[in-house]
Amino acid sequence: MTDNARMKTSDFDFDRYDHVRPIRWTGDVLELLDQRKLPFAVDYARCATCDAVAAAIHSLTVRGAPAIGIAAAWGVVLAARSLHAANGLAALPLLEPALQRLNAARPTAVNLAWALARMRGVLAHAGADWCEALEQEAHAIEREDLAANRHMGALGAALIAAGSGVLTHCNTGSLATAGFGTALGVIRAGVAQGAIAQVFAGETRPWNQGARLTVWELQQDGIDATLIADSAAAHLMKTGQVQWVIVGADRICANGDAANKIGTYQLAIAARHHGVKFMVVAPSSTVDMATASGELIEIEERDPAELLAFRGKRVVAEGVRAWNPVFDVTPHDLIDAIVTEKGVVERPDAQRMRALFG
Ligand SMILES: CSC[C@H]1O[C@H](OP(=O)(O)O)[C@H](O)[C@@H]1O
Repeated sequence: MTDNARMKTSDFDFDRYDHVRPIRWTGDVLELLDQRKLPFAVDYARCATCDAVAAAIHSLTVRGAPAIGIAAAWGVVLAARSLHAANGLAALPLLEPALQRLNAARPTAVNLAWALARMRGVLAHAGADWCEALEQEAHAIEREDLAANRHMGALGAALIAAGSGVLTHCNTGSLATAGFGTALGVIRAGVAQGAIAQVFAGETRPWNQGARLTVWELQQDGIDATLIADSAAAHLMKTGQVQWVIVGADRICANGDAANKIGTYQLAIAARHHGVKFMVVAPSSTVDMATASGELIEIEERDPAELLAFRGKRVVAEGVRAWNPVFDVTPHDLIDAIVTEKGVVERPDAQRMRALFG
């Protein structure tokens, strides 16, 4: 039994787990923990403009579907303040181009468009205090996400039998959200309640969110975790050491298909083959009922250099080409449970998704 067995629910102090805050609103600028530098440097980038926030989202300074939405909401606040200072109430119609530049920063995580729609909703009913109203909405989006994560932690952990081993992919923790995490929130709750005895994390090539972020986050919490190569996942499942694969999502469709970090789909195939259960954990801001199924999701492709070099040093012969899609889609029939703050959809399909999300 690993060290995790010693953690008890009574040890479970949310604030203790929420010490990592990737997003800080100072009242004037947005400070973003530069996740490109973790785990060896904790350094915040200061964004004083909306376009600086858009650039930070595109460059993965801030990343993780919910965190992207929250950062974009603060980007709208920065744009509004700048335009209001120069144009007063006449600034309102000038805001839309800024929102479109934020929306263009990354295509796959629906949380970005969802957060911008929330901010547009405020503008649609704006009065003279519209700048203040936008700031309140950004605070509300952040507060709601943290509450959702804590609730999902409990809902997901309740599905896991005592003494289970779990495997997670990418980073879905405090770094990817307003705090506590989605899939990593379930793992935090599951360890604290003694349901989870062993945690494995996949490195998550090529950006290494698992190797650089997830195991670092868990280490800060004193949660014992074992890093594996992505290519070791099926072999790990074959050894019988894991009973659940628990992952996040960037967009969940009306039929339950889920887009997530590249490599998730093959984990689901291997899990089904080895009788390992597969859980997707995401707030309802990640559910996109307007997209019928996974083949309609735009999959972000990033610079092949992310595959051809490591920390700026080329690791592949010159002239070699690379293809770098950074998300894939897991079909709903390979998913055993989708956990959201609104409830759990077991064996998701279009009918069961409609029953919860309308
Ligand atoms: C709760 S984070 C959801 C999701 O976002 C990550 O992608 P990225 O690191 O590229 O922003 C990953 O797919 C996580 O599962």
